[in-house]
Amino acid sequence: MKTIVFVGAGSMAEAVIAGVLEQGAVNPQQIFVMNKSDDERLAFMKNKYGVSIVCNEKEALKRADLVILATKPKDIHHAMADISCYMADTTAVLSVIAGISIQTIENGLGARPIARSMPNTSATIGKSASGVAWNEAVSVDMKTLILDLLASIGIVKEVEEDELHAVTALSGSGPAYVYYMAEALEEAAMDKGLSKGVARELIIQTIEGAAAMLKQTGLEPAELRNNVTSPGGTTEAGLQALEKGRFKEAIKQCIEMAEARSRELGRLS
Ligand SMILES: NC(=O)C1=CN([C@@H]2O[C@H](COP(=O)(O)OP(=O)(O)OC[C@H]3O[C@@H](n4cnc5c(N)ncnc54)[C@H](O)[C@@H]3O)[C@@H](O)[C@H]2O)C=CC1
Ligand SMILES: O=C(O)[C@@H]1CCC=N1
Repeated sequence: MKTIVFVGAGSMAEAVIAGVLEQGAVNPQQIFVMNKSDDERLAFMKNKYGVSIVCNEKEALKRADLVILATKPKDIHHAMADISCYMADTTAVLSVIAGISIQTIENGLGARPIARSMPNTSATIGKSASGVAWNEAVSVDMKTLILDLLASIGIVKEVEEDELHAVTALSGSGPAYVYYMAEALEEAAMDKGLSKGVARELIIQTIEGAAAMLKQTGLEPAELRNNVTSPGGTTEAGLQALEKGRFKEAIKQCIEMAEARSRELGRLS
């Protein structure tokens, strides 16, 4: 039975823990969590998920098969300095931290098997869209374990390490863009007199239905859009407003900025 230690017990660690436990990929006895100083947070994780709190860092890290790094990028150097002396040379590392390179982790924790991934918060319900890259030290068995772990919280794509910046911009941050659109749709619907509850349900189903159409029909997004758009109809009128607001340009700029920020986080750390 593999032992997994989470370094960082924030929202992303929780999303991954909730997802892997929900899917039965690992059991709570395999999971240990530690953070910087927030004992209340660790107690919450213990009570909610049945995972163990790391009381003795030395013991927990020495026995770990996999250490999952889940701090903010700015905290990773301190975290690595705290844990590196306790980790066995063979212990593998999986990072979920935006921007931080495998090389930076090697510098902090020594040459060892290292995977760098980018999940998203939909991991909580087994619907993450994750990317992952590795160094050459990751064994076939460890790759299988990590891929199984990531697959248990959603879909996972193996990519080149450099592409993880784009993955971060697209699907790491992506849920926030969709929630932002949902906020805007809801506000607009309420301006038009719909109740919040009715608007919310219609929006959720519309997003879910459109996503399922993309998945199940395999048609291009533009074709599906055209199928909705009757000449001279309502959709055309609505889309004209989006074009006038330079919607596509705004989305492209959004990905551009997020990708650039991911690279910057790597440089700043
Ligand atoms: N929130 C999201 O949607 C996603 C976040 N990520 C990445 O996950 C990472 C964590 O993000 P969140 O969970 O949102 O942050 P958070 O702030 O909720 O959690 C960070 C955790 O790290 C702990 N920590 C800080 N310094 C530490 C140290 N020296 N030793 C041990 N623990 C330490 C904190 O106590 C806290 O529990 C970030 O690097 C982010 O880039 C990745 C994908 C999606
Ligand atoms: O905003 C962030 O930096 C993190 C990485 C991807 C999603 N949240």
